[in-house]
Order: sequence, then structure tokens, then C-alpha cells
Amino acid sequence: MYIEALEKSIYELITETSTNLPKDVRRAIAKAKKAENAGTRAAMSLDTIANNIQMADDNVSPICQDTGLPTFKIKTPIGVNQLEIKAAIKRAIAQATKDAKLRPNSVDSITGENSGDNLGDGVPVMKFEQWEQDHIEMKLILKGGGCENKNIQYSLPTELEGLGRAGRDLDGIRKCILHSVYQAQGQGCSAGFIGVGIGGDRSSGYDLAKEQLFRSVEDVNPNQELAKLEDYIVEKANTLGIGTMGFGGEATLLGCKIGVMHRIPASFYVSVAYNCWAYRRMAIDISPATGEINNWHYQDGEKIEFKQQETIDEEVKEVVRLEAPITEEKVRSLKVGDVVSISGRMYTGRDAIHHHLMSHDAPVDLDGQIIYHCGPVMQKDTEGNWHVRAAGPTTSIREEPYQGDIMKKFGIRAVIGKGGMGPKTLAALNEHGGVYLNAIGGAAQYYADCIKGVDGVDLMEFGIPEAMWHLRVEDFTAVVTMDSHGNSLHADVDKSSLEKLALHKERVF
Ligand SMILES: O=C(O)C[C@H](O)C(=O)O
Ligand code: SF4
Repeated sequence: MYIEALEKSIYELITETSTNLPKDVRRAIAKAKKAENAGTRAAMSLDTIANNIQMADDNVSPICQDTGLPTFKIKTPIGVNQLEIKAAIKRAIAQATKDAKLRPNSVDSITGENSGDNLGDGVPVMKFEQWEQDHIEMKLILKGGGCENKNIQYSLPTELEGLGRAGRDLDGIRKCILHSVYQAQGQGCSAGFIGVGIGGDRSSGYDLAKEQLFRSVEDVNPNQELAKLEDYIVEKANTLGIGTMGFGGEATLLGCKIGVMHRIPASFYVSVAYNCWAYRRMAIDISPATGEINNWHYQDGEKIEFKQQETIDEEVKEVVRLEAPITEEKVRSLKVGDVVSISGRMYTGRDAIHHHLMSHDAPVDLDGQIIYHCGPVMQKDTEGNWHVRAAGPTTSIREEPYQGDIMKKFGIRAVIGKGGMGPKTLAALNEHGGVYLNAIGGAAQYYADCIKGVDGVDLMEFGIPEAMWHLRVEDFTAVVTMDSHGNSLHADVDKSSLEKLALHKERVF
């Protein structure tokens, strides 16, 4: 009985974490929404994010399609069998994957094969500790890959762009943390949260940083100096003008939590774990007698229910309709800042597909077509039909080495993703006649709702997230952030935020 109840409790923890954003995170997002100026792209993005949070809650479906590398932290009373808990976690993870609460995210690093059930060597992460209390505490974080890629570790002393020398003191630490927010730009789906670890070695420093992500957004650091630094970072990071999704705006960082530990004389690390707005972490207390949940964490205060609302703001008057195949003339008429609404066909393609297309033919005719950088959560019904359960964009910059060449080789006119791309792609958009469209990262339910059918799939051997899905969409909204005239909103925001960062060069602490 204990074992079945335990597995059920863990399954509930996984589902809740993936689908229902915690109350403190909701409040932080609501606050950011209020601070943003109405009518801007940033305000529109936050509206979409809020809608998406509500849809995930209502549909009991993943907030974001990237459900990360599930990481459990478990504390057990002396005498509790940890091997049984491990086995129960693995079964619950496999079941939650089958039920599309998690995306199959576990990939063999050598062969590239997706295990299909979120299990594999070292996956999920499970860290156990014993404690003196008489209940089991189980914490879970689902941190996606885009924000994980924006984690950064500084070894002091160091030189930082915009800020100069960061020495081995509190002011050097301050500079590193501010820089970490700048270097993430919108690529980790800002507005984000950061956990910081001061000290330790390379691995324990990151562990400490990630541990901070389990703190409540609203708590106050018991160390007064660190409390002051946390407030300072949030305040100043929000003057950088990076904004939601890197579109510019007021809300860049929604929380900063700093922990400290000792170090050895030769090393001085500042480790920063960046978490996207889809800040999915939850915890439960479990009875070791029954395996049932006694208590849910993060339940203090009001739960903000975001009402579904019209996301195209009144002031964004003109929406350009797009349908593939798109002509070169049409693409060249688009410019940075335009809002587009896409209906018709698009094809997903991310890391494996881009690598593949460099040396192979495409499985379909891509002339004039739209590629969507997306690895969806899919579910097959009993009749063998595929359904999209979550389908937001992935970070496009990973395709930078390939994108321009592939657009030219196959005649692709538009790519949709998030976070923007670099100079190589920008040059190719200009030369070939192409456009980069930014969708709202993490808004996986919102976009899944725009997908009206799955018309086919190719290259399934790459696994569900990496296959080429043929999607039929209606009114899929995105913003032009790189056009065929050499303009890139991402390059502009990077430049202006670096200038703002440089204003904080002088000693403060
Ligand atoms: O893997 C994904 O679907 C998205 C990823 O979390 C990302 O932010 O790029
Ligand atoms: S797509 Fe964005 S919201 Fe989703 S996991 Fe990646 S960084 Fe987070």
C-alpha cells in the first residue's frame, strides 16, 4: 500500500510542477505585468505568458514543452528505504511521460537516441539526505534547457564586458551577478529568476546556486549584506532594458536569491543558475507510514488566476497575415516590429534536423515554407493519431551555424523561434530574402491551441522533440525581430543593454 500511495504522491508532484505555476511566481509575473507599459511588445508578451499559465492550469498540461531534466531533492527520516523511493520516482516519471505531463527529454549523449520515457543514465536526478524530522520531504524542479544554457560561472578575479575588473570581494560579486543577467539577454525566456552560489568549487557552487531556486520569491535573506545585494540586483537588472523575451521593456529580472559557502584559497567562484519565467518547482511532505502527501509547499498567500484575454493589444493595430508558401516580395515587405499572424502549414525543425539538412535532402519541399524551432510534447490516441500537447519555441541561436545555409539551400522564407539569431543568419536573411519571427518562449499551451492539426511527421528516428512535424496552424502570432533589410532587434537590445550595464562600473559595495 505504502509503495502505491508513494508513487501516486510523486506522480501528483510531477503533474502539479509541470502544469500549475506556484503562487509566488504568479505574483511576481502579475507585478511585472503591471509595471510594463501598455501597448508595447513586452506587455503583449506578458499577456500571452499570463494566458498560457492559465491554459496550462485549466488543461492540466505542461506550462512549457521543455519539462527539463527532472531534479528531485529528498530528505528522509532515519530508517526510510531510499531505494524504494528511487524506484517509485522512476515509475512515476515514466507514467507522467506517457500521460504527456512531461516531454520525453532523456537523450543518449553519444548515439542521440531518445529513451522515450525520461529515464536514462543519471536521469532523473535524485539527491537524498537524511534528517531528524519524521516526514519525507520531496522537492522537484523542472528547469528547461534554454535557461540552463544561460547559467554562468565566474572565477574571480575576472574582466567583464561593460563592467571591467571584478575582484575577490562583494563588489566583484555584484558585478558578476549583474553581468549574468546581461549575458542571458532574452534567450533564457526572460523575465527570469536567478539563484546565485558564492564560493564552493565548480560543482558545489552550481549546486548552491540551484538550491537558491527553491527559496520563495518573496523571502528575505537572513544575511543582511546578501539581502541588500539581492534587492540591488533586482532593481538594477530591471534598468538594463532587456525586457520580456529580450524585446526591451521594464521587466527583466523577477527575483534574485544568493547563497554563500566557504571556498579554498585558490578558488573564488560565483555561480549563477538562470531560470526562465516558467519557474516550475514544487515540494511536498510525505508520510513514511502511508506514502500519502501531508502538505504542499509554496501555498502561502493569494493564488492569482490570470483571466484569458485578447493578446493583440489595441495599439498594435496592424497585423500582417502570412501563409506559406511565402514569396520573396512578401518577406521583403516585412520589417522589425511587425506583428504577423500565420495560418496554414509550418514544419518543426530544431537541432537534429538542422544538422541533418546540411548534408541530406529535405523530406518535403521547403520552398517558400516556414520552419518552426520547436520540440513539442505529442501524444498518440488509440487510433494512432498524433495530438499536440505543448508546443512553444526553442532557443534559435543554437541553429546559428546552419540556419543561413539551410534557408538558401531549400528556399525557406521564414523561421520562427525565440531569443533571436546572430550575424550569419542576419546576412542570409538579407541576401536570400528571409525573415526571423520571434514567438513567446514557454507559451506552449497558447501555441498548441493555434495548432489545428498534425498532417504528418518525418525523421521520427530523431525522437519526438527533434522530429519534423507537419503542423496546420491558425492565427499563430509572432513578432518580426530580424528582417531582410539588415535590422535585428536582438542586436539593438544587446547593444543598448551593454551601455546601461556599463553605468554600474563604479564600486557600490
Ligand atoms: O527544448 C525546448 O523546447 C526549449 C528549450 O527549453 C529552450 O529554451 O530552448
Ligand atoms: S522554452 Fe523558455 S520557458 Fe521553456 S524551458 Fe526553455 S527557457 Fe524555460
